[in-house]
Amino acid sequence: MSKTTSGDFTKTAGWLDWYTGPSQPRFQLPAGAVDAHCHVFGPGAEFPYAPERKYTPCDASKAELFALRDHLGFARNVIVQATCHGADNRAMVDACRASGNQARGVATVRRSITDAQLQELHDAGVRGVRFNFVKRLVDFTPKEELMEIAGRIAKLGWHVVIYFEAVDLPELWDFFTALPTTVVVDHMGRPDVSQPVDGPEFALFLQFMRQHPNVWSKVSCPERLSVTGPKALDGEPAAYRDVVPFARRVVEEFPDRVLWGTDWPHPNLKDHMPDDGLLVDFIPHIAPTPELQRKLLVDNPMRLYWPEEV
Ligand SMILES: O=C(O)c1cc(C(=O)O)oc(=O)c1
Repeated sequence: MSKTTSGDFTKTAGWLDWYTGPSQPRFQLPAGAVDAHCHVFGPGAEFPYAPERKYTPCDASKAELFALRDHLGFARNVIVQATCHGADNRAMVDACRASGNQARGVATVRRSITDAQLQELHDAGVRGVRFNFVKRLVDFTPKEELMEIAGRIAKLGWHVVIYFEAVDLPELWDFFTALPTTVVVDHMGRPDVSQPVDGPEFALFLQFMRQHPNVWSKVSCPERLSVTGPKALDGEPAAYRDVVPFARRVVEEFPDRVLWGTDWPHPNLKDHMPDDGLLVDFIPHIAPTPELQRKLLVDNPMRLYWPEEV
């Protein structure tokens, strides 16, 4: 049955709902594993979607996120502000507050935010801001405004999460490398995985990480990056094989600067919705040893989001 969008909202035409009844992963996550990239959507009746949004999703509540966390075997979440909520962080903040210190947040803020409001976000568990350069998701924000925000949040010990397409990295390079904080790249900077892993496009991304020790990467979203699959559906134990060489290269070269997340509820997928249990089974293909798995899923996210517990 199709999922709903509550309140005065209608889902974007062709919207794919998140997968109901995900399988039990075969891969057992290490104790204390963090799902370091996921979202909540609304519910729209309680937390309305932003007027400037580029899509209207089905609702995906905090209760549903926490149920998925428990089912898959994660201990904690990092909830990233989704663009359909603009700079209205209430749904994400509400989820962080309700988590009992088991969730941290990454917010979207405008330069008009006050220091008191930043402190309020911090108290709720927010530890980063997201700068989005994917044109189908957001309108352009001037770089000087973003740099001003980065300077302010640096003082709180927060980091900047950046989302961009691989083809745009050359143009954004100078801005990214001038950021004064830890910088976390969403989804490996969206490589075109039909190109060779040793090709010039991915080489530039690896060089970006190599030259800048403050840059981290989420090795997430194979379901979004894959061209040839196979899909994480119908019990497939080795899904998205075309993405594996890219993610594995990043994990093996930068084991202390990688994060992994489900990306649930997977906004804007066009082809299929993955079974999140099978998505977890992708992890040992890109982080083949227990040590790499522990760094990716526990040590790294804990150092970035719960440093007081490390
Ligand atoms: O590629 C996307 O469509 C996408 C969108 C969002 C968002 O709308 O925030 O977040 C993601 O991580 C990925």
